[in-house]
This record gives sequence, structure tokens and C-alpha cells, in this order.
Amino acid sequence: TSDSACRNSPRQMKQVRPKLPLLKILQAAGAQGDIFTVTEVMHYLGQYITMKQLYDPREQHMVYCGGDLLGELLGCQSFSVKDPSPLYAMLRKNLVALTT
Ligand SMILES: C[C@@H](c1ccc(Cl)cc1)n1cnc(-c2ccccc2)c1-c1c(C(=O)NCCN2CCN(C3CCCCC3)CC2)[nH]c2cc(Cl)ccc12
Repeated sequence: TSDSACRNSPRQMKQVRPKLPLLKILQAAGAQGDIFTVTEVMHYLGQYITMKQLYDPREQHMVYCGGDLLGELLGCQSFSVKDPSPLYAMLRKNLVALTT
């Protein structure tokens, strides 16, 4: 409401609910629960890539995700962290925004 007594809660970062296959990847990287901010989703995806060593040790910006659930979700064999467009397309399909 707009009356002066009522203060809006401080701006919450948008919360999202990952769809099941993405949630499994996040949980494999140590995520708890099933509601996250996009920043948390990116952090856990980075952890997942690191711990499963899906990146090329010689060219660390290259991620080879073919043969991994991540690759199935992204629909690609590899991608560069410098061109995250396949990643954003996957997130749009696999994250449900929470409006509450
Ligand atoms: C800037 C950021 C980024 C974030 C989002 C996007 Cl769309 C592009 C790029 N980024 C830069 N390099 C990486 C990266 C590279 C190789 C392996 C793991 C992560 C990341 C990614 C992070 C992350 O949270 N990054 C912070 C600390 N990272 C530094 C890189 N470190 C690794 C570098 C290679 C050697 C192992 C450590 C891991 C910690 N989350 C991601 C999730 C995905 Cl689906 C893809 C990439 C990343």
C-alpha cells in the first residue's frame, strides 16, 4: 500500500525455482533447497563445472559439457564462458520466476 505507515520490504533479489533437471545439477554442486536467486544458480553451476572438471585445463574459458546432464540441458557439446548465450537460453527455459 502507499500509505506512509507501510514500508515495502527491502528489494528482495528475484527468486527462481529451477526445474528438476537443473535442480539436480545445482544439488550435485552442494545447493540446498529448491528456491534460489539467479546469482546463486550461476555460482552453483560454476561449482558444478569446476568439480566435474568440465572446463579445459589449458583453455579454462572453454566448457566441454557433451555427455553430461549440463550438455543435455544446454543442447550443446561445449561453450565458452565468454559467450554465455546458450546458458541464458537454458536458464530462461529452466527457471520459473517466483512472483510472491
Ligand atoms: C565470470 C563467471 C561467469 C559467470 C556466468 C557466466 Cl554466463 C559466464 C561467466 N565465470 C568465469 N569463469 C567461470 C568458470 C570457468 C571455468 C569453470 C568454472 C567457472 C565462470 C562461471 C561461474 C562463476 O560463478 N564464476 C565465479 C568464480 N569462478 C571463476 C573461475 N573458476 C575456475 C576457473 C577454471 C579453473 C577452475 C576454477 C571457478 C570460480 N559460474 C558459471 C556458470 C556457468 Cl554455466 C559457466 C561459467 C561460470
